[in-house]
Amino acid sequence: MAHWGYMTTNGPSTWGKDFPIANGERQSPIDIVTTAAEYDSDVLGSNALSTNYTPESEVKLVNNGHSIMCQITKKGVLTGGPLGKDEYRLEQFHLHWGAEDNRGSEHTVDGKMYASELHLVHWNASKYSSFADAVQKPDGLAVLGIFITPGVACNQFKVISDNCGKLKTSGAEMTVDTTLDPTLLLPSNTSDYWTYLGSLTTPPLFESVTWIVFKEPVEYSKEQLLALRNLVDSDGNHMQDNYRPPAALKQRKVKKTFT
Ligand SMILES: CC[C@H](CNC(=O)c1ccc(S(N)(=O)=O)cc1)c1ccc2[nH]ccc2c1
Ligand SMILES: [Zn+2]
Repeated sequence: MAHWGYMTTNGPSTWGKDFPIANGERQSPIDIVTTAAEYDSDVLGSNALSTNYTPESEVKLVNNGHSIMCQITKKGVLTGGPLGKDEYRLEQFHLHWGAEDNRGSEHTVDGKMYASELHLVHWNASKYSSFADAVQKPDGLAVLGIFITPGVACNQFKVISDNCGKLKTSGAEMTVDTTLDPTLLLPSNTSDYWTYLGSLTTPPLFESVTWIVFKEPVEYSKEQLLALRNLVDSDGNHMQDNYRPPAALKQRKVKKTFT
């Protein structure tokens, strides 16, 4: 099996061959049609979404061939909102981006694509014993989606963007001796978001993700975005346009926490 990727020969339009769930009922990403999203006060009212992350004392970065990923070692928890009382543990975060600022996010908002999208990946530690155990369960994972737009530099992201040059090739790993607080990667407004039931956006495309996509984008500088585009993927090409285009909404409703 030719390894999946984002080129014409192995990109999203070919994934259905090896991963038939690509045409499933709850695939991600989606285009968020803001007027069709349903305001759901109890998602907001009863228990607001809450994060309780412990800052990483060192930063473990991996170029996994299709993104740059930061492996989390501390016990960070996400709960509330659509997750109810279940506690989801932060496992890793990674990004998707374009070759240019006009594209790169996976979710779109009324057809608008952002320059990049940051994903904080969590697994349901209230119900399952590990990420690997949770990754195929319908309520196994929760991913926070944060839109990235060009602007001022994001200080907390510097530890990643400043080290992309040392993670050029696929499989490269490094540990940076500095702290990182995942809370500081979130937008200032974490009350306003869309949420829906979806999937992993890369093979194996498991339909196990409760998506929470924040309305407010976060700014990264041009240099920080350029650093991502200089990474090299598992085929030795520049790692760019590593985003899956929106999948069909099918019988799903998107909920929103704001009017
Ligand atoms: C099953 C897939 C998984 C590797 N992939 C992921 O973890 C992953 C996570 C988030 C997203 S996104 N873009 O939707 O946020 C996409 C993929 C994976 C692969 C091999 C494994 N062996 C043991 C556990 C395990 C997990
Ligand atoms: Zn992702």
